[in-house]
Amino acid sequence: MGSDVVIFWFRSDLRVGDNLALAEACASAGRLLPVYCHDPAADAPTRWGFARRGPHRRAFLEAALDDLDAALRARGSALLELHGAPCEVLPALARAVGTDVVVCEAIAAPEEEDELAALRAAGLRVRTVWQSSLLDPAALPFAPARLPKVFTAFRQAVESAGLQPPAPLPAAQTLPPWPDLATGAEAAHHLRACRRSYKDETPALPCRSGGSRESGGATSDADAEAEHCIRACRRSYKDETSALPCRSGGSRESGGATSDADAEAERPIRACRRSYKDEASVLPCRSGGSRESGGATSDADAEAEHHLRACRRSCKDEMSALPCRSGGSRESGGATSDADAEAERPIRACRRSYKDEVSVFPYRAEPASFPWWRPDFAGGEGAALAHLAGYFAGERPRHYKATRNGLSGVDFSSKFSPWLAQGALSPRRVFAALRRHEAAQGASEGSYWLWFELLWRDYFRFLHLQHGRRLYRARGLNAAAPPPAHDPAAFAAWCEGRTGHAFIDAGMRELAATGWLSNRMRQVVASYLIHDLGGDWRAGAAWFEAQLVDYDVYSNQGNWLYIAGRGTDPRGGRRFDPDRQAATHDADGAYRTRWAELDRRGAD
Ligand SMILES: Cc1cc2nc3c(=O)[nH]c(=O)nc-3n(C[C@H](O)[C@H](O)[C@H](O)COP(=O)(O)OP(=O)(O)OC[C@H]3O[C@@H](n4cnc5c(N)ncnc54)[C@H](O)[C@@H]3O)c2cc1C
Repeated sequence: MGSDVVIFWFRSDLRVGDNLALAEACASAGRLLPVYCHDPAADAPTRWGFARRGPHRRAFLEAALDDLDAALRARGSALLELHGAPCEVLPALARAVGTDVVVCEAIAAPEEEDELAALRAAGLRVRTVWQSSLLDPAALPFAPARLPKVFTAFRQAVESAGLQPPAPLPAAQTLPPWPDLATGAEAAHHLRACRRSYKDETPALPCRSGGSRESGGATSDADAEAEHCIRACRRSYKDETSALPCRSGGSRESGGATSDADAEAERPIRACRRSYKDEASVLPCRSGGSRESGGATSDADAEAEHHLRACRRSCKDEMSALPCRSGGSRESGGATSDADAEAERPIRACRRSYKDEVSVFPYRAEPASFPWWRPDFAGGEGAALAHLAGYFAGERPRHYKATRNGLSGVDFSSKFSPWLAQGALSPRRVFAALRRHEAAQGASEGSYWLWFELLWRDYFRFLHLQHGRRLYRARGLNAAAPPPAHDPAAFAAWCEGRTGHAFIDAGMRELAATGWLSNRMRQVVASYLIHDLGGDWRAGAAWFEAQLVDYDVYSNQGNWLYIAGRGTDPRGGRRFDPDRQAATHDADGAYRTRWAELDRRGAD
């Protein structure tokens, strides 16, 4: 196409530092347009009867996008947030800015690869850069196709080869400017296409009055209304300037509202902002103080009550928007009619879970292991780097191996995973900080074990390079395994934390309430679903995907397969005896008591 414009598509790499893909995009771009796509599929219902992404991760993501936008602005750029499937909005945007080049990070999971295939089929030249692992796959002492079946063999091969990760890249001081926005008939045509993509998203957004997917071609009235909503909804995602390429050919320098229409648009904008804020206030601790603040004052109580009402509304709206029947999910295959018939039960369970989440609100003084509603645990590179520095400045790494199996608290493990999962933090930055810590304070068993765990993370990534889609089959890699069974009632009880086993129920309630679960509890509850309840590991993986603030496609799939005995490990599945686990890791019952209390209060 001969243009020097490059679209940089942020995926799970929401950072400016150590972002190899971004650096490569900048190297070839005269003008760079950084974008993020809010794909409605991310919030679509799964075949298991609940929305694919819950409010924890959504709010954590919003914080990361704000942070990323600020970091880009500090470098002379900004983030454009698009609403729609990437295969729809990116081609429309590319036409609007006169390019066909998109650069992004590579993600070796089936849906993410399908996204790229769809973009290429739409005529875009998509360049991908692999960057999410600590180790460079090309530097491994074996081809990815010959990845050892067992983690220990992988680790030993890496260690005996003396393999070290590359040093992290510093963040660029400046970024190429945004492209000029084309005007004229041709551009107007593309801009409309881009707007339509926004409009399609509108029904899922708080200002619902725009068109709907079903409504077909837009009339001019509908277009006008859509435009109204589009502006509002774009801005509700923080900042009107971020949507500018789709704005009548204006430039992002052109500032705020200038016309009557713009002034009129302010009203729904404010409404939308409120809706999103309210949704964010699902969070137990957003407003009424933090767990350090102790008992709420009466002012805080009043504010809390306000937020609680708002958050109930949001949850209700959210649930009422869920068809909960047929949408996509990570694994292949749609719901059977039996599953459809049974769907109501998990839906009810899911609703209750959302209600429980709301009911967490009065528990804001309770400790949470990853209180992502606090500024120091917020999504984004800023909080991630501050956390990284704080973690390695103290004694925690030294004690990591001894404490990592803890169940509650912010300190028992590193808590890097949510930032790693959204890409606000790169594993190479973690590793560099680890080495600096060892240089300053000496290596320890704890510091070694952090490297060990980061290798687990890499292992599941390389497993995807090796096996790809086969990891998503019901039998996984184990052709001899029986097909998994699914009992919707038992599954719903597991999701809700009502299995009757106090330790399991405590874990499941913590997960739904906070979006976090320790590694130990993840293992125990996953094992319980698979080996004690005889449930379908894919349903469990989907529930974790919905709930976990640190959901990561590779680590989630890999760990579930491992526990189910459907991965590469020839030793078969892993059953964790829940009684023994409770006796070992919750000997005084404090963990069970805490979450049982939530259960009692939630039932009131
Ligand atoms: C069923 C199940 C599902 C899981 N789903 C996810 C997921 O969606 N996202 C996710 O990041 N982790 C997942 N894990 C792995 C692990 O539980 C979390 O990475 C860990 O609890 C995060 O806490 P932390 O950052 O404090 O970890 P730490 O114990 O401090 O470990 C440091 C880092 O090492 C990596 N790591 C540690 N344990 C594992 C592991 N078992 N597998 C892969 N990487 C690991 C993580 O990146 C982690 O941040 C899952 C584990 C199980 C058993």
